[in-house]
Amino acid sequence: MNPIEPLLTVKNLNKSYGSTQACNNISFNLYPSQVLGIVGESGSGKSTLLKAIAGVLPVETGQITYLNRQGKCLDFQQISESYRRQLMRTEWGFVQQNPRDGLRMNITAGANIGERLMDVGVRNYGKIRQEVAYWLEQVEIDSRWMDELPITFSGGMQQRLQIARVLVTKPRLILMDEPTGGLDVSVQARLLDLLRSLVRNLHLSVILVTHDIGVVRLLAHRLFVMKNGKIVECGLTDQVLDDPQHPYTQQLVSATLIP
Ligand SMILES: Nc1ncnc2c1ncn2[C@@H]1O[C@H](COP(=O)(O)OP(=O)(O)OP(=O)(O)O)[C@@H](O)[C@H]1O
Repeated sequence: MNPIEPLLTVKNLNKSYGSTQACNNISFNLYPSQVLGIVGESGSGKSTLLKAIAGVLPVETGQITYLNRQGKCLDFQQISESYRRQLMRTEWGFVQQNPRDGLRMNITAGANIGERLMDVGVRNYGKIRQEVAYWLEQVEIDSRWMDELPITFSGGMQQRLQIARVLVTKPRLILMDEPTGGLDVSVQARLLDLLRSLVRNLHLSVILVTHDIGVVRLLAHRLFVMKNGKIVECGLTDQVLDDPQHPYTQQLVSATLIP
């Protein structure tokens, strides 16, 4: 039997801004259906790492390889920009912290989801409406909102709409940057429950960046702790959080225990 191959491999990734080394020699594998949480204080390099993986930021050195739907291993430094963009529309998804960055606010909720389907070649209007209604239902938005502008939605609804927009093309890998940041605590809890069931039911592979230990405890199978651009601790989420070895992780965990 062949061992399971990683979906994504990051090797010795480095990224600096001037003299600030935001990502310092980062290496890891992400396996299919796995949720990898990345935690760390503000400025530890989490968002830079996510953007570098997504190809939004150029990296200085290092290698990112991805096993595509056809089972081909792609070196991200070698693929064309247009193919990278195509992958981002089809096999990958990016859920931004601020849903306004991930949505188009001047077109309807239905069009926000539908245009992603059109991007991948779906042309039948009836089929698009049907898919839009399905994905709105998946993220607990009543389909009567389909023809409304997202600007009229609450923050929690906008975030759920962004998630529906990402999921409609059935991506295999989702990058999430603080998906529950900026939301009220009760809205956060509902969104987390929703994300947890979507991740399980759709067997998604996810890289989840957050500063919130509660979020990773609920969603992530594995956890990295970042400090000053480096991974200082990694392991199974419960193991890392229940028995932190690095003083920085101990500090992060104990800070969340203070009521
Ligand atoms: N565009 C930029 N230009 C210069 N320095 C930057 C830029 N973006 C990030 N940095 C610096 O790189 C380091 C890592 O920042 P990054 O945003 O990746 O951290 P983070 O852990 O995601 O923080 P946050 O949780 O606040 O988003 C920080 O020292 C930050 O000041």
